[in-house]
Amino acid sequence: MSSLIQRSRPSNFLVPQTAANSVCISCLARLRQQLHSQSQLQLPGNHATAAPFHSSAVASLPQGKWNPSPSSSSRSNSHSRSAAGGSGGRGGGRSGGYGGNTSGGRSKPQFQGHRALKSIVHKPSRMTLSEKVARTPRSPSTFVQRDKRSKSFDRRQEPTVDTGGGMNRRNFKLRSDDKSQYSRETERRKRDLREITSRPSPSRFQQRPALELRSERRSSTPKLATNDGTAAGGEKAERRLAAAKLDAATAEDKKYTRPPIRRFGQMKHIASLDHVSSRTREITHAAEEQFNSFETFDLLPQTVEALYKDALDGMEGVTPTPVQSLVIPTLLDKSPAPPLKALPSEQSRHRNPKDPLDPEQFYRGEQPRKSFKTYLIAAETGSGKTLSYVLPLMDTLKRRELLQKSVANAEESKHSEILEQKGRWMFDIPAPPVTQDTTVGKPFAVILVPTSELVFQVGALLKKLSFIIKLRTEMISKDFSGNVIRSRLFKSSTPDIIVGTPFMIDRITEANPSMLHRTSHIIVDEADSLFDRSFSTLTAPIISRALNLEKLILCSATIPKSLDAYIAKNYPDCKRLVTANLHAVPRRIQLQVVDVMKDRYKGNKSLACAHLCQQIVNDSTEPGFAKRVVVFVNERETTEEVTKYLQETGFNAVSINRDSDSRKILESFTGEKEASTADWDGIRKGGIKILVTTDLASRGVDTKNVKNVILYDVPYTSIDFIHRLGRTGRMGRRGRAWVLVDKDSNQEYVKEVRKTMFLGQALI
Ligand SMILES: Nc1ncnc2c1ncn2[C@@H]1O[C@H](COP(=O)(O)OP(=O)(O)OP(=O)(O)O)[C@@H](O)[C@H]1O
Repeated sequence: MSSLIQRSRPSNFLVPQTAANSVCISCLARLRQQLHSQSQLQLPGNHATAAPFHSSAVASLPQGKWNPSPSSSSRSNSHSRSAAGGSGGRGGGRSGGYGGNTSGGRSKPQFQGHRALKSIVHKPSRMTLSEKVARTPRSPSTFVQRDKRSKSFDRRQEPTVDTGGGMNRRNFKLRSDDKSQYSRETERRKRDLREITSRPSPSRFQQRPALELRSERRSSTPKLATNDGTAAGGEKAERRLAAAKLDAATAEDKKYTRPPIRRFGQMKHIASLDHVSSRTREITHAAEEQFNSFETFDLLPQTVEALYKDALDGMEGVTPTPVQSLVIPTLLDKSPAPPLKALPSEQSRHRNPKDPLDPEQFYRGEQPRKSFKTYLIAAETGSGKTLSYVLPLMDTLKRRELLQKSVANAEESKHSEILEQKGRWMFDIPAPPVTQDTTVGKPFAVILVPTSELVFQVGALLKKLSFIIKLRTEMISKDFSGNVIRSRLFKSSTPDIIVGTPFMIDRITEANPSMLHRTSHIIVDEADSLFDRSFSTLTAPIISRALNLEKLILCSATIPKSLDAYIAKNYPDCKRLVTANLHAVPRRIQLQVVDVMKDRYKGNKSLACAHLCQQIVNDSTEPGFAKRVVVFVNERETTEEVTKYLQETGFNAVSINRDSDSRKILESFTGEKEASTADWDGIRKGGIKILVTTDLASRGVDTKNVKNVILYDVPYTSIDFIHRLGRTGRMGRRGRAWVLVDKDSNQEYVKEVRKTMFLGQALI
């Protein structure tokens, strides 16, 4: 019952438990009174679960209709049947939960308070048949287009409607599997879409009559009242008196009620982003002015060459982005310490338990941990954060390698000098002890990213740069077999940098904790994800195993308050490198709101989505190229439904799921633009490519040539809004986005987001 009450309110509206209880106790008392008066039912003394219920519902208790017998409580409406625990069907199944055998036989009268209350809420529908048919969803996909929360909400609000042929929600879905029904359905969808596409959109002029009508109606009401003579005059006076009373009461109330909701009330409620100070903004602007080209950073010549030739694909006239101006000089280490020498072998460490790098001692707290610096890089989506940490990292490692080489060369020349001076044989010089090479499988830097798609993206950038910089980089992901991973890590030449998911790196380093003993840099990309509840149990142990860590770099496009608190607690000295536009969706992205409850869509989100795709195909943007659209949904199940709908309507749509090759699919959205192959017959297929996905593809994926994003569901938080919209309008390009809203969407929130975007302010 308490869940019933929660479902009956918007999810963000919390009822204080005590208040709910107090109301419900009174309701229960009234209910008890009414039921006792009918002498039909014995209520147990303390039925706490029946407590949260609205008193108005009890007041509307049908007098003299209560009958505890399940057979007599069955009604024509299936909903009330199930609520009252009627025999057979769904009702019978549900009532089983109360422990009574109600499968057709007579059952002893027992307390059915829950069901009694439910049956009050779900009164039998009094709709006419035509109303019922009009309210019936237009296609099977409308059943699954809402997220899980709203699904349960809907089920309560919209009683199952008998469409005349006994086609309720359940068997309607079953019928959709029928082939003929299926093809009819597909035909109808195409027809709907054709109809909508051919219809002109309502212009301001078309809306005018409606407005005029409304204003006419408003102005005509008082006229009628005054023409009614004395009786009407008396009524008018009464009404005036009542209005005056109401005004007085409202004025009195105002003293005690809450202040009105502020402009960003909804957004504040939903979002949880940290605030960016004005001081931070000043620092970014200063850095931007100082470092206006990559040459000003004092990077190694091979790093700059690799950047221009390989990383930026030969783009001309590139300059550092604000985040790069801020981060590269801070992270760049122009005179790094030489790398750690080869560590003693495992056997020798066992022989000498006081070895300074014994992890066992460290974990027992006998050895203090080496201190390291922590940095937080935070900048808007598509601003080049990856290069901002990759460039100084590779440059530092290269400098260190060069330093090590020069030290080794100096030692070698010194030895040969000694040899020449003494004129001895080389075998006279004491040979170094022959030990196992313990540097194998011990990288200098580890980059952690949340998904294997990002492993490939960041890994590909590292490989491109390594070609000229000459460092060894490897990718570790679940897409590779154990043998491949083993050979990549433990080959004779150790990788300098590995990039992987926390899941893989944690498993490998848990088995070989010494693997991270030489690691001086750990980068946690998408840090807000990797320090949330699902990932932090993997990420934190990896960091703790790197005993010689020098720099921990956290990187994200959003700083939720939870991440901020985590950093303040665990890394109080963390240096924040935050850009001025953090949490602001660039103004070059246009967001439009599509109300699917309007006549042309009748609440069918899939139809609205298909219509938008058709409009995108038809518009004059990206001439000659196949247009790319990313459709974001909240739940994984919706992905399949929307993709199927779009495919059946003739679009080239794909989705990422467990079985699909997500890397290959994403490649076709992250790569360069492709020429359109559309002809008059296959205009949809060749002219557009649609990716339907959840947040899996919303973080970090560099969809730089995607111009259009459709938010099929309203994102739950501002964080999701920022990341999803961030798949378009990257690196100074223009982008368009549409958000579909229906009756279950928080439209106020969407409006606030849109307004904030328009003002160029940060979402909160
Ligand atoms: N200085 C630059 N000039 C031009 N293009 C750049 C520059 N730096 C990076 N890029 C390009 O910008 C694109 C986006 O970069 P990147 O993926 O690093 O963004 P991001 O900030 O990490 O985005 P997100 O927050 O979505 O992960 C990449 O294609 C990259 O090659």
